[in-house]
Amino acid sequence: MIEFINVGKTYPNNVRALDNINLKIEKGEFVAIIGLSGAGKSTLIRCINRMHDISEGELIVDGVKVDALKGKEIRTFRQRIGMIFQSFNLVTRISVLKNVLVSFVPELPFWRKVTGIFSKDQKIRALTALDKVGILDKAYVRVDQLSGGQQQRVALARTLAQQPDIILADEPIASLDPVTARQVMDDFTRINRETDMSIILNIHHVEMALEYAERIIGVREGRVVYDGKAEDVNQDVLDFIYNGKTGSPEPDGREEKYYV
Ligand SMILES: Nc1ncnc2c1ncn2[C@@H]1O[C@H](COP(=O)(O)OP(=O)(O)OP(=O)(O)O)[C@@H](O)[C@H]1O
Repeated sequence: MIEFINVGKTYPNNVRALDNINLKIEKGEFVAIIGLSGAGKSTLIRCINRMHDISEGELIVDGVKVDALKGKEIRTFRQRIGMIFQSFNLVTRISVLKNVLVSFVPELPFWRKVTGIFSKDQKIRALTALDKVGILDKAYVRVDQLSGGQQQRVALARTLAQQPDIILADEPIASLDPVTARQVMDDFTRINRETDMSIILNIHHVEMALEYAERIIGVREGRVVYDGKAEDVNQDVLDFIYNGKTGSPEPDGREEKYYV
């Protein structure tokens, strides 16, 4: 379980990116974080694997107090959390298979990763992960010969091979066309169902978020302003997340509705 307790984050330039976040995300959940650009979605996701430090509060992942980890503990902890980026973060001039194998040796220097000798078991795990995302036939192709969608699937396979408990995805479909984006979202859904890994992604495509995720967390100005089932998100909720107001005021004249 991931638990945020009164978490705040202020960047060194004094931007208050997260303010008093309280959240619990259970194992196996599929959660989409939505909100305007600059709302704090990326910061929220990146605090979970300590890419960013929180400024106050507590962040606990499967019993580990993330904000208290130091040095090597952080690297060991990160092995349990897969991260997918909009820009794929692959080494494009080596093969698909090597990119996936790299997930087994995150601490080696780059040259050792590229020339590294891997065990049969590691190769089988990497090939199995490629099969899971439907690109086993590309295993020996150089990454720079693949389309954007295929590259994102390599990134997903690399994360899967790592066998994490949680997958964080920061705008995973932002640079993909609608058809490919859907294939990648289908991959996330299948992985979530088959493996019980938690999937937490932040996403600008609201309709995709509502279609694929079970739970929606709406963030505005660093605060969680909606937290509920995707099927309960209507236009009022979206207006509230994105504009801070709803189209239909409460009967007592209040403009704002509170969803959390
Ligand atoms: N490294 C940083 N240093 C200083 N300020 C930052 C940093 N990263 C983000 N911010 C600021 O923190 C706030 C939240 O940013 P964040 O990237 O988390 O938002 P977001 O909702 O993910 O936006 P987008 O959808 O555009 O990616 C913004 O005001 C942003 O300018």
